[in-house]
Amino acid sequence: MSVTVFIDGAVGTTGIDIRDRLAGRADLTIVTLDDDRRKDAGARAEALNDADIAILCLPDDAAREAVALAQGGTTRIIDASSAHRVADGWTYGFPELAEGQHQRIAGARFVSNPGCYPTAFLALVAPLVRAGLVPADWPLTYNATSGYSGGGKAMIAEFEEGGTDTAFRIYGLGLAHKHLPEMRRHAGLAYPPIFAPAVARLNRGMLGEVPLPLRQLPGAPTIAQIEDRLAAAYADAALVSVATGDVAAVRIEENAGTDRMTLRVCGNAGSGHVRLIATLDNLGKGAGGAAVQNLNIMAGLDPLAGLVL
Ligand SMILES: NC(=O)C1=CN([C@@H]2O[C@H](COP(=O)(O)OP(=O)(O)OC[C@H]3O[C@@H](n4cnc5c(N)ncnc54)[C@H](OP(=O)(O)O)[C@@H]3O)[C@@H](O)[C@H]2O)C=CC1
Ligand SMILES: CC(=O)N[C@@H](CCC(=O)OP(=O)(O)O)C(=O)O
Repeated sequence: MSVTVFIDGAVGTTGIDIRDRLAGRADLTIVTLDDDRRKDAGARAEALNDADIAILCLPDDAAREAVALAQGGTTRIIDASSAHRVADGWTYGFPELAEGQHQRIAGARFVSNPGCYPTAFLALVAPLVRAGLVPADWPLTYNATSGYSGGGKAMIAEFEEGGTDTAFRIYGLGLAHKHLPEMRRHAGLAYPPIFAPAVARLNRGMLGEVPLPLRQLPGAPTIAQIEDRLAAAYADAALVSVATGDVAAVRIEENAGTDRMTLRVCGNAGSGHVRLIATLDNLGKGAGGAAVQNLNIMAGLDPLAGLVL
């Protein structure tokens, strides 16, 4: 039996990506609204409540509005926005993050898709905090660079239509980025990390890194212990892997155009300094790929259907 999926916000960056991914899937019936009705609350309420599963590809306020429109019904919702990532009653849509998370997503009505930056941070840090290798109150920093599609239609236009000629810029300089609560909560940290986001002149791709001074950590873990913990955490994950061996450089484009995320532990045994590094596509495992993975899991389908491995 076909599962009816309504994409709310189907002409935005994430919405177009998800619609393209789902086109041609025989196990799904995709519903979108025409341009003249896509912001009409009545038409959206009808489509939302008629669907088995709705995927919200909207700004936060419009996502909250969509949830209110569907509140009395039974439609299951995947929200790609940041509106519900630490909200009560919502399941965090990162199946590889912790044991049992896949099953929780499978049974949930409301699933919040992770942010692109938190996806990399949490993949690197959560298993280490859980294992006690990094204390929950450790003062972490997180440096990450995104492709400009991470800023949606407006930032794509800025970079592609001459609004900026920069190659690379840092931002979030008020140190209050909207992803901080999500990173703190789902990593099990007492405090959010110091987060240094940046955007570069490429459409899609993301590279995030967390530096760690191992000798100052309690128990002074070795590089191998950190790498082994991450490898064990993702041993059964098809989309998340730990690459081993020395590399001279890591490129932000490494996983662009795929739904994979690659983790690395690059370190110097002499100094005990390591850089935990993750690469992904901000629109892949960072958004649309994760949404399709959650949809597959919620609908009881092959979890990897339609994903780019
Ligand atoms: N881009 C990325 O890499 C990622 C994005 N996200 C999140 O996904 C969500 C969508 O982002 P993105 O696709 O980049 O943003 P875009 O700005 O590209 O698209 C948002 C879409 O929502 C539409 N919209 C706005 N208000 C309403 C409304 N009231 N009813 C119906 N449609 C509405 C917009 O319409 P209009 O076209 O008229 O402006 C637009 O088409 C955001 O919450 C974003 O933070 C999450 C992870 C990564
Ligand atoms: C480059 C850029 O601007 N990126 C966006 C985050 C993209 C993302 O993950 O958005 P959501 O949290 O809404 O899912 C930002 O920093 O706000």
